[in-house]
Amino acid sequence: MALASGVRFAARALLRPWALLRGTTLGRTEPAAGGGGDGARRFGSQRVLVEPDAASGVAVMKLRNPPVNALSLELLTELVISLEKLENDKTFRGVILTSDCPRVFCAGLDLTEICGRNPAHCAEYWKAMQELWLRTYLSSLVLVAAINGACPAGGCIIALSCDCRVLADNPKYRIGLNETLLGIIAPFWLKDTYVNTIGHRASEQALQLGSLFPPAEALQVGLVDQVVPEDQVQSTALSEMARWLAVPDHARQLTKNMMRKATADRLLRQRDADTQNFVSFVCRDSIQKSLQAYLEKLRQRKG
Ligand SMILES: CCCCC/C=C\C/C=C\C/C=C/C(=O)SCCNC(=O)CCNC(=O)[C@H](O)C(C)(C)COP(=O)(O)OP(=O)(O)OC[C@H]1O[C@@H](n2cnc3c(N)ncnc32)[C@H](O)[C@@H]1OP(=O)(O)O
Repeated sequence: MALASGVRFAARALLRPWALLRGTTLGRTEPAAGGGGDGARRFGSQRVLVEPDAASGVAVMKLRNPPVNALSLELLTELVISLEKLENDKTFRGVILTSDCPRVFCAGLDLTEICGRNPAHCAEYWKAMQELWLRTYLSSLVLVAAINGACPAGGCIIALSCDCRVLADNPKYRIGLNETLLGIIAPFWLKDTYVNTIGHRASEQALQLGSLFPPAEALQVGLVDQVVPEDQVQSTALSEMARWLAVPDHARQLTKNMMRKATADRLLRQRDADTQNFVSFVCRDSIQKSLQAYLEKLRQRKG
């Protein structure tokens, strides 16, 4: 499914060389764990490990930005590049998105990217977040989220952008858009994605309360599609992938586009305004104070 040329252009303009080169091994391949035949060679970058299996047409894409897969500018950029590489390789039809960090799928925005940062950096950062959402939400590939850890806020939006979600049955692995608890709010396109998944009333309540759902409640509200024992998340994600890949790609892609285009177009039509809204909102003194306090609280938790 071709993204609007504007998005492709934005992606290329965004993917500045330094972001690609800083500590990454983009393009370098290494044998996947356990060897394997042709097409089993890993590739990716420092923060995203891609384990492709050409025989099945399925790749596993692991977030590897310890300790909590916070969405740094580099991680956002590398995720977009890795996804684009798989989309451009017609060998692949599906991607399982999971975490290489223990206990956490993705901790959401890297708050150090917006706390104490200048407006220009916040704008660049938010464009990268928009780009990742557009890439995943509109992807021609089948995306299955194998959620093997905590999945708050920005992590939840990545999972929601996938076609389906499998969550490990661990009460510590909570999922949801908890922005209000940090004193911020989810932008309209996160709200739209939530509403498209769990409905308006459930979203209205969960967004205002900043609800983080434990697995049983996440399943009940429809935020995830399956809850399984932790050691069955990856195998269940593979089985779910097989179910989706049994459908002819073209018909599935056209249907996905029919379901999601209006939501994505709403952001595409006002992408600059959304960026300006984000920057003016997060750069307010009151919001900066709130985010700094939240980060401090996180850091003290270990004390
Ligand atoms: C109208 C205009 C719209 C305006 C829009 C404004 C903003 C955008 C809105 C929405 C988009 C998305 C927003 C977000 O994603 S905000 C971030 C939300 N994330 C969270 O609330 C999660 C916070 N983290 C945790 O709860 C826990 O860390 C964890 C994920 C449950 C893991 O717990 P664990 O005990 O395993 O680890 P620690 O807590 O000890 O953390 C280890 C280490 O990482 C640091 N850290 C954790 N999370 C983040 C983060 N999100 N960003 C940066 N750093 C993070 C933590 O401080 C520790 O650091 P240390 O230095 O102490 O090792």
